[in-house]
Amino acid sequence: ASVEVLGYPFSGGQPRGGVDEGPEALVKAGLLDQLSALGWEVKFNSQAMNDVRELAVQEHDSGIGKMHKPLAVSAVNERVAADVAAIQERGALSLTLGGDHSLGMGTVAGTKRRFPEAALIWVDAHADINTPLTTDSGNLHGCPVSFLLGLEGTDVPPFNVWLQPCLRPEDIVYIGLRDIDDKEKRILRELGIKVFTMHDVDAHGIGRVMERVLAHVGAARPIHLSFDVDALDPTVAPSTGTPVRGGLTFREGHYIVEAIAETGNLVAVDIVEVNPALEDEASAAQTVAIGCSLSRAALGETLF
Ligand SMILES: CN[C@](CCCC[B-](O)(O)O)(CCN1CCCCC1)C(=O)O
Ligand SMILES: [Mn+2]
Ligand SMILES: [Mn+2]
Ligand SMILES: [Mn+2]
Repeated sequence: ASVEVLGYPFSGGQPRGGVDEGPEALVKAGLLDQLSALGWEVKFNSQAMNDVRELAVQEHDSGIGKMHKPLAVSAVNERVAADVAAIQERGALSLTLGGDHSLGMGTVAGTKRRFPEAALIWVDAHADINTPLTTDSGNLHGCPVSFLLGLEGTDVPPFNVWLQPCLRPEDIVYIGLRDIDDKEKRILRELGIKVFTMHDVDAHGIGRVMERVLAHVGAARPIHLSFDVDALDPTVAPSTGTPVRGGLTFREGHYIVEAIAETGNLVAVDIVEVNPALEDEASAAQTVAIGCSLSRAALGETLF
């Protein structure tokens, strides 16, 4: 079985430098060899990595409402969607290394082109479902899900040139939420989106939560997993742009991925928001190592 790895050095969805160094740090930590050691045929698309560095630089990139760097986010994600869809057309699993979570706009759009019935499991401290009208920050890493759903205010150029709404509210399940803006809460409730917050993890335990997640998803659907490392507790994954206390333990995070891998239905994985430049060396290395271990777990590495 083959996995094609995309590394996107992109930080345009949020203001903090360093998250663009995530892909290189993960590769330098030996991720590709680690995946080969699991028996996967591994391809790394270095051309895409270099192309995105250029796509990330757009002239006069401001001033569409409150959105920051809309042209860069759109241009990069248009390319991401094409790359991911092409990988899945080839029958390979796509592993996307970020880079910030605005990349989810492109990865999920790409998966949906090949698997329209795919389910999306979004592991994150945040819902990332702000629209251009509801966002306070203007940071588009807080908005990818609203664009995928086609919510009010997302049908704007240049996004609507390449992105059509492709996600239904019942397609997505969240795990790990603990920092949701009020307007996002309203959207989640109005759309009846399935949410497992940290409160639910505490109440039921991760095993039961995953039973419910996978029951909601159903046993026969392709699964796209989008994992924001800030879903983990900041003591576990410290080097990330928007840390929120009270997150998933190391094992809870890995159990989520292991349970999804066990279904055999995984078609795409995003590992995003690793920012090696934010903390001291040891914390950065720890966060990168967790990005690698989550990736291995997604590709079937088991404890026994
Ligand atoms: C919760 N929404 C935030 C964070 C988005 C995080 C994106 B992710 O990819 O890391 O998950 C935060 C907005 N708050 C910032 C602080 C003041 C209150 C609003 C936003 O900027 O939209
Ligand atoms: Mn996120
Ligand atoms: Mn987050
Ligand atoms: Mn972030």
